[in-house]
Amino acid sequence: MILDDLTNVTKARVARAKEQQPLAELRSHVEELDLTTDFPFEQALRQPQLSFICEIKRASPSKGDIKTTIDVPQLARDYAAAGADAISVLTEPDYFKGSLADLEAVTQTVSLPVLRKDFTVDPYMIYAAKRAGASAILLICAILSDQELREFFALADHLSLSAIFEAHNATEVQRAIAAGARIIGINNRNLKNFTVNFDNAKQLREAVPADTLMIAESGVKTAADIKELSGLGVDGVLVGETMMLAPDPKAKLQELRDGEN
Ligand SMILES: O=C(O)c1ccccc1NCC(=O)[C@H](O)[C@H](O)COP(=O)(O)O
Repeated sequence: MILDDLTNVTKARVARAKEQQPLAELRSHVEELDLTTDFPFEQALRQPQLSFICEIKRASPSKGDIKTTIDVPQLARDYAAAGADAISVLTEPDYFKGSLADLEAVTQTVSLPVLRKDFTVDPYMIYAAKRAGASAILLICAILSDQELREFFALADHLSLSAIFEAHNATEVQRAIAAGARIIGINNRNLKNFTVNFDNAKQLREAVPADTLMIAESGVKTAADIKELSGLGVDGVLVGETMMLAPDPKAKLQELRDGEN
């Protein structure tokens, strides 16, 4: 399955990164940063209206190349001007053609909270996210043990990073809750066959406690999609390909927002 491949290539990449810069060295740089923030990513989700997390994603396993030649700082400015509440950056290089440099380009250009969207399999990646200026990381329940979920979340918290626990089914939602999740992302993309079905978010809505922030991920294309998802009472939506391919991000985001009303 694709998640196994992504996990394996990511572990190998982290091992190579540690040869270039050992964990102790990276950690000491990070510990010099101001680690007290007010979790701006969570704040962006805690507002009465639906929050939009616009994603920078050059390519993906399901779609292949989406838009590989992009001016990342300009796109970040476009998303900010369009009214995005947060930005997600795919940093995985092998399947998504992303990088930490993309993430840094965003955090250095706009003041919006930024999610490092990657296949977190090692604490090293959490330190690297913090050093690059991220406000949040992704913890995918399907690739992490219960102990890893708890340990990685504790580290993220220590570094003042929010964590999105990504779940695809009720068991994963329960595991996220047991690990203390404050944000749960329901991915509507089936990672075995890449089909997208909002029924996933619908069926799991009740399983997510009212005091836990919930994000619906993947497959958002139209105002009608937003109407359907906002009707579930989700706090935020993560929109990738649609925003990447929009000739006018501001007009597209407005069109989507209109679906909420
Ligand atoms: O997008 C994929 O093909 C994919 C495949 C395997 C694991 C993760 C994948 N995508 C990561 C994401 O979660 C999406 O980029 C994100 O939810 C936005 O999705 P979309 O709006 O459909 O681009």
